[in-house]
Amino acid sequence: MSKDLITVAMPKGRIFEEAVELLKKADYPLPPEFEESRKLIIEVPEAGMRFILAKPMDVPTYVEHGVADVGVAGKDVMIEEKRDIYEVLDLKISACYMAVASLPSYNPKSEVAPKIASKYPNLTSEYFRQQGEQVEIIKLNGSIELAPIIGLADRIVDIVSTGQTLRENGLVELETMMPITSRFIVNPVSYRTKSAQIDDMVDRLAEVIAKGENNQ
Ligand SMILES: Nc1ncnc2c1ncn2[C@@H]1O[C@H](COP(=O)(O)OP(=O)(O)OP(=O)(O)O)[C@@H](O)[C@H]1O
Ligand SMILES: O=P(O)(O)OC[C@H]1O[C@H](OP(=O)(O)OP(=O)(O)O)[C@H](O)[C@@H]1O
Repeated sequence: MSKDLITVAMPKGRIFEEAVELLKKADYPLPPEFEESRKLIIEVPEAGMRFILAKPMDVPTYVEHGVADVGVAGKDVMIEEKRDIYEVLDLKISACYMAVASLPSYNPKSEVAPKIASKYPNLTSEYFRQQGEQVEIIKLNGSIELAPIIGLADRIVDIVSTGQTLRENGLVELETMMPITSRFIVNPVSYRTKSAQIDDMVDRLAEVIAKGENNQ
């Protein structure tokens, strides 16, 4: 593997397509293989880049350890993971928000230490600590909306985009916590040793964002 390439950690899944669109608009020549293949490492020497395709929650881990120089990660993941990395640009893609929700019948004052189900235990614990509320956190890996319906938790902390999942499961939003978009993140050592290439990448992406060209 060539050492001169910038290694970019890309999140598979929801963010991937919008991140690829953004890179294309920034004039990075990405081969069709990029969107079609199941390969996890794709080298694009003509763009000066090597892409690694990771689970969204793992992207900051690759960047912190320096096996990726830069990456794309949701703000939700950044807050949850608290990695030692730089967040240099709001890419303004994959917008959604984090919210607290429950069954409509739930009375927030009815429990001493309510159970909160979430895929984001650190973010949830920090949020309720700031609110001065003592809670018990139940970590789940998905289908979070199931927890209050089945009686596992009193409330949930989860991502809302269209609101369809909450609606279809009869849940209501109690509080909006924070807006979420994807961020361009950088390994601190790479930022020093590969500053020219990384600055160029940041400039090109920032230009597309400033023109509003990334709005889907
Ligand atoms: N409606 C949404 N639900 C979840 N994540 C969203 C949504 N809209 C945008 N996002 C962003 O996408 C990221 C999650 O992407 P995705 O759902 O592909 O990964 P995942 O949570 O690892 O999913 P899975 O575990 O189902 O593979 C989040 O970190 C968030 O920043
Ligand atoms: O407001 P909406 O547009 O309905 O989107 C929000 C839903 O999407 C995500 O779930 P995902 O589809 O990733 O499923 P999972 O977390 O259960 O794996 C999120 O955890 C919510 O459940």
